[in-house]
Amino acid sequence: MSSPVILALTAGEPAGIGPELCLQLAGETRQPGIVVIASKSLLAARAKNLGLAVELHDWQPGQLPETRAGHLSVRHVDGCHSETAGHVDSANSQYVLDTLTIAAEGCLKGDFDGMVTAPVHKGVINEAGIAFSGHTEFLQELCGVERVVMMLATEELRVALVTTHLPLKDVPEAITPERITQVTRILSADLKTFFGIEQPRILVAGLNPHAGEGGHLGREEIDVIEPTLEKLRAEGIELTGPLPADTLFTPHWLDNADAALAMYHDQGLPVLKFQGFGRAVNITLGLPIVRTSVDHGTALDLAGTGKSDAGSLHTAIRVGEQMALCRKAANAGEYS
Ligand SMILES: NC(=O)c1ccc[n+]([C@@H]2O[C@H](COP(=O)([O-])OP(=O)(O)OC[C@H]3O[C@@H](n4cnc5c(N)ncnc54)[C@H](O)[C@@H]3O)[C@@H](O)[C@H]2O)c1
Ligand SMILES: N[C@H](C(=O)O)[C@H](O)COP(=O)(O)O
Repeated sequence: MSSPVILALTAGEPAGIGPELCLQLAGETRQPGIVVIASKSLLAARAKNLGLAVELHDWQPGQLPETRAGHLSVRHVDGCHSETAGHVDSANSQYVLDTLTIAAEGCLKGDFDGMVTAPVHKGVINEAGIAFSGHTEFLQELCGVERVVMMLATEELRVALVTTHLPLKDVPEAITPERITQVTRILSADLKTFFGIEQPRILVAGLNPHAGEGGHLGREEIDVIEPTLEKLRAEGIELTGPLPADTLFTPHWLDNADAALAMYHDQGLPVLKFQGFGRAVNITLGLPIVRTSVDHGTALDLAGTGKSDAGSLHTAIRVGEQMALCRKAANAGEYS
């Protein structure tokens, strides 16, 4: 029998809902094994505030994590200076990044089969003087890979992005043949590896209104996107587009596709979140490790109330486990 999957779960921004979502998991027995990467005293304080009876156990590499209801394995991380729900403190920023580094390095070393992330607050990390645009870019750099892909998914819809956390004014310049090529190849390959889709069918959005209206509303489709898609089709990747983004997300196209590729964050993610906010997963494709995340942010307005919904965290864990099993199977095949 293969060894059980162990996922690292980073608790995210201390003032946000991440710590309590981690504690909520301990309410019932769970599969796979979860190790929360966080300050133990932060978790204990939040559990006390919420009246949750959770016994926290120190975890060491090589140990099987607790799966019993009422128990949670924790890899303690120092440096959490303030623990008040709803009030961010930039002094916690290095601690937050340390939790990500510990989880990712644990995955690279084989202590964990994947990592799941609760939300961080990008603004407060930057206020500490640390340039940070998101987990996606942070993990890309930490893992030393040239390109990764952000994809959010529900049971019904997958939306991947050519560009991620960029100011809108910088997007057109970032839509290059090289970036489109790298992103599309990663998306197509990982849909095969992790989602069992033999020949992924990908819809590609244009950048401009009406996909440029034949060049009258912008030329990126004619000059950059279409010629790049043509080369990728010659590699055997099944691509439709560039399509006007406003009608791409309709059943006419989506019913015969496996994923949509949007050119920028707010072209694709509002559609996905309108369709499935609270039960979607955010996946980083193209990494040497498995990483999934919740679809929501720190929800400072809800932190400490115990009213946050753990639906997306459950999806992130379930998809993270499936991806970890696919990777284990692929590795076993490679070396057998
Ligand atoms: N994975 C991540 O790390 C991640 C993802 C998105 C946003 N963020 C960060 O979160 C911060 C706040 O972002 P925002 O306000 O745009 O989005 P948000 O998702 O935190 O909040 C949007 C709304 O959804 C509600 N909400 C969010 N999660 C919920 C849950 N689990 N249960 C019930 N209601 C929930 C909030 O109360 C709020 O009303 C920003 O700094 C942003 O960068 C982080
Ligand atoms: N773009 C994501 C979303 O809207 O859900 C979110 O900001 C998280 O991104 P990272 O996983 O890169 O932190």
